[in-house]
Amino acid sequence: MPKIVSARVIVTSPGRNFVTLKIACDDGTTGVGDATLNGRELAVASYLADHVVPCLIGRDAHRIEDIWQYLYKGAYWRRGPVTMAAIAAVDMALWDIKGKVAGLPLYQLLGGASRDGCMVYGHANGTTIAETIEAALDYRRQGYKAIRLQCGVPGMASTYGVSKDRYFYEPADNDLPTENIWSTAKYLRVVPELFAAAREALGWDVHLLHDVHHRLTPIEAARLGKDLEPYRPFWIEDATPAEDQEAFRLIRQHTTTPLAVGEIFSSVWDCKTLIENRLIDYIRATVLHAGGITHMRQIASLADLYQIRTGCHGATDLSPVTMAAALHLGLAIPNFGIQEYMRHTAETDAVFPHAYRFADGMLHPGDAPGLGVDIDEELADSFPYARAYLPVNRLEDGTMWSW
Ligand SMILES: O=C(O)[C@@H](O)[C@@H](O)[C@H](O)[C@H](O)CO
Ligand SMILES: [Mg+2]
Repeated sequence: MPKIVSARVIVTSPGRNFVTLKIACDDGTTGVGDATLNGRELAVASYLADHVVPCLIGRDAHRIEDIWQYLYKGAYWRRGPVTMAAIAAVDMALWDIKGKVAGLPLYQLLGGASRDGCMVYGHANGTTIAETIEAALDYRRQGYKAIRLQCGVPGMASTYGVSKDRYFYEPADNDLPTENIWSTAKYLRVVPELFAAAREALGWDVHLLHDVHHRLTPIEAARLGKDLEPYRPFWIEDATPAEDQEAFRLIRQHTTTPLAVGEIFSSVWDCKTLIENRLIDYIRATVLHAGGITHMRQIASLADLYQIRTGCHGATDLSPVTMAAALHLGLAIPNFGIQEYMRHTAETDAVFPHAYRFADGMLHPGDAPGLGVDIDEELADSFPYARAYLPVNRLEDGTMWSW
């Protein structure tokens, strides 16, 4: 059995910060796991290096479930984004090792392929509706079957999801939080116009998505859901702050627009009420933020009982290691819905060589043993950490709001 002999926490910043755990075994097998928590990276790096790695040395790398339970129950202070990202990194690395030892791509160990590939969605955005539509048409030309639409709001200097660079979106843009001003009234007027223009330009055989990004109250989210019904969105995401699970009951009473939530969830306990009451249609929890492949598979299985599908988060602040793990899981589970795919920069792709490939609107994880991704440690060490924060939002009167 492969015994863990070392584990290195690698903090690198090829254009943005990533935290990666690389575990090595006595037989020379290595595995990688993503531990990136955007804006709080060093907290997870320390949690791993100072509190988790000492407990891993000498353990049987094949005992994934036992190590998961040891790190979860043994911490005493359970759950939360830092703890669960650290556990996720260990879990991903151990599944990577198991696949390499077996000589199989991870999806084969998870039950084999349930589909030909994982449908992904691109990210059309622009400061105006016209610019956003233009970007969406470009994604269509690239073969995407699903496209997220985010556009600027007249009268607001900036808003979530609108990038200075048309195809690479990185919100963590400053070594102290950028302060944005937010107006719900102005926003609620624009989004229906955006979707009307998008259906006019793109037609109906493309899925259109939108990320509300936690910024509406439940009744405002219900209003938006109703206003968008004529345009049949694939989903509206994070319609209201997700910890208020009961709020989704109110939204559900007013609209049939599908609801997606969960990228900030760190365990099944964050979404159990939402799932068991069918208050959502897609669960967006991720391998990285929700405790790894082991726990994400548990969440997906619970969701499957209630005809809820996965729609895992896949922004640039989740490294190619998480993307690879998400694709292996997404290929195998019965209730895969869609996978978010924000392309990484060339610098990031060079640090994390990977087997997954895009074709015909889908990503496939490839058939390399394990996760099919690695980290080039020498190249990674050439990109030093640079503190970066996500923005914050204030209302026009200065009240702190969700970003
Ligand atoms: O759906 C999404 O991709 C967004 O919610 C993310 O861009 C999110 O803002 C970032 O991952 C935060 O770090
Ligand atoms: Mg989101």
